[in-house]
Amino acid sequence: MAVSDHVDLPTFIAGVRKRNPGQDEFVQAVQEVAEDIYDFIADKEQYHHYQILRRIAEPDRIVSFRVCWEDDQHNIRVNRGWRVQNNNAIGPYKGGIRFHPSVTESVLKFLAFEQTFKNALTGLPMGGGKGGANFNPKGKSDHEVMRFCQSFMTELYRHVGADVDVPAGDIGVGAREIGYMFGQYKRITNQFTGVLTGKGLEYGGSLIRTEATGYGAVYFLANMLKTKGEDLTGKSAVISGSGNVATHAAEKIVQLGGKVLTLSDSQGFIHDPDGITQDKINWVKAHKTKRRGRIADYAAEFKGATFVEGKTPWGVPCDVALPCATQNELLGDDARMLVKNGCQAVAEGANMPTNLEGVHVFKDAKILFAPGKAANAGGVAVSGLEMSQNSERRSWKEAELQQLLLDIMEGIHSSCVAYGDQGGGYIDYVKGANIAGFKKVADAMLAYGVV
Ligand SMILES: NC(=O)C1=CN([C@@H]2O[C@H](COP(=O)(O)OP(=O)(O)OC[C@H]3O[C@@H](n4cnc5c(N)ncnc54)[C@H](O)[C@@H]3O)[C@@H](O)[C@H]2O)C=CC1
Ligand SMILES: O=C(O)CCC(=O)C(=O)O
Repeated sequence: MAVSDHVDLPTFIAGVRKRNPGQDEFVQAVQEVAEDIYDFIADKEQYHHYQILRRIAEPDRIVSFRVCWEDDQHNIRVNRGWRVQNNNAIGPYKGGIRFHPSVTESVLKFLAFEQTFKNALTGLPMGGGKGGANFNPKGKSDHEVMRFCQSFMTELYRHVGADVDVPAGDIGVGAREIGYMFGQYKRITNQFTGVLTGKGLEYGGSLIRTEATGYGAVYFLANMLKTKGEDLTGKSAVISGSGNVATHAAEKIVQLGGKVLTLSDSQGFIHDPDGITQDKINWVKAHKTKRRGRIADYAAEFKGATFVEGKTPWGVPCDVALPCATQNELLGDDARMLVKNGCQAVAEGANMPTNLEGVHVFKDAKILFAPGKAANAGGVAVSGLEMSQNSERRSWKEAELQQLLLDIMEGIHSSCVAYGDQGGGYIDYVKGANIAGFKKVADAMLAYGVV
């Protein structure tokens, strides 16, 4: 037996921490998964012998590169870009690109690790990857963003491809940035292939990709509520973020009869006790994606709403909560406050928005709690469908895609129940998602032997 076989959980985590110094987000993500996987593999010798968890927690490769560009004042600017290719056991690497000043290798490694399990849960053949740069698109002109994206792709193009690694959007990367990057890839390679998803409909994008993450998260939430004989009608919802995921989650909550009370950005949150209606959501979408403004402006635009500076919205009493902004935005005390105020269900639209302490609070309280890798998988699922459409050189109809999204989210919910049912009516969705995602990737890795 190899020396490192069967180390206990604390020793395993200590090893991850030692091998990844200063990478707290990555260690956090691995720990959350390992806590569940350790129980699951306790009596499964093969997974130990082949060091499956240890191997998934070591990215296949990480590419780091200089991104040099010229701003509108002709200053030369230098940023750092990365692509983390975590695991391609079940399909080409797949996962978004994030442009935000907080991007580090640790953040991208945690995101690529999570993506590996999430993509497996969708049932589609996609491995896990993530990329990005410490570039802040806020306050930049369209031309500056274009020059940055072109420079980023000038390096990235040699590491990606329709059957190799297919990036998409994430924080700070939406339709505009995908367009600039796809155009540059096409120019350099002289190939029109499905190398990115989230593309515009004119050039190979899929219907409902834009809406899919937020809508999918609400479908997952509705599936959880259904296990208690409930639905979203009349339920109040607290949502963080005001970008792609948050606005589409809000839209679907409203469509299903709920009332959305909050949205936020990194400066604070707005509270609208009258409810954030579809018209108001449309205003937020335009404000964020066209005028590129701040959520604080909502309070000046709509009577009765207030802006609370420097705070997150978790203290506002609600029936359901959807953290849809960024990692570690919902901490232990926030979780305790939500539980105390009677929140019944939390669905993570963002990736790892709840810290480990918060996760434990929700688990201990036994409320319905869906981790991001399950709840926000609708986006990458429709990206997978975009890849299929690109391969066929066809565009599927909206009704078909809507149905597929509903089916995929229901399938993920069922997988979580299958592996997370703790008896007595309690489903540990974190455990269910971790085990179901792990098992698929692990079994593919076993089939390949030691590679
Ligand atoms: N776009 C997609 O399809 C998917 C996104 N996600 C995750 O959802 C989350 C949001 O992504 P998108 O909506 O796509 O990005 P986005 O760029 O459209 O919006 C991000 C939102 O988060 C807010 N934000 C960023 N940093 C913040 C901070 N430190 N504190 C508070 N608010 C902050 C921004 O102001 C903005 O409202 C991220 O965690 C992302 O990884 C997950 C699955 C798919
Ligand atoms: O659609 C994709 O490939 C990216 C989605 C993503 O980045 C995520 O699920 O976090």
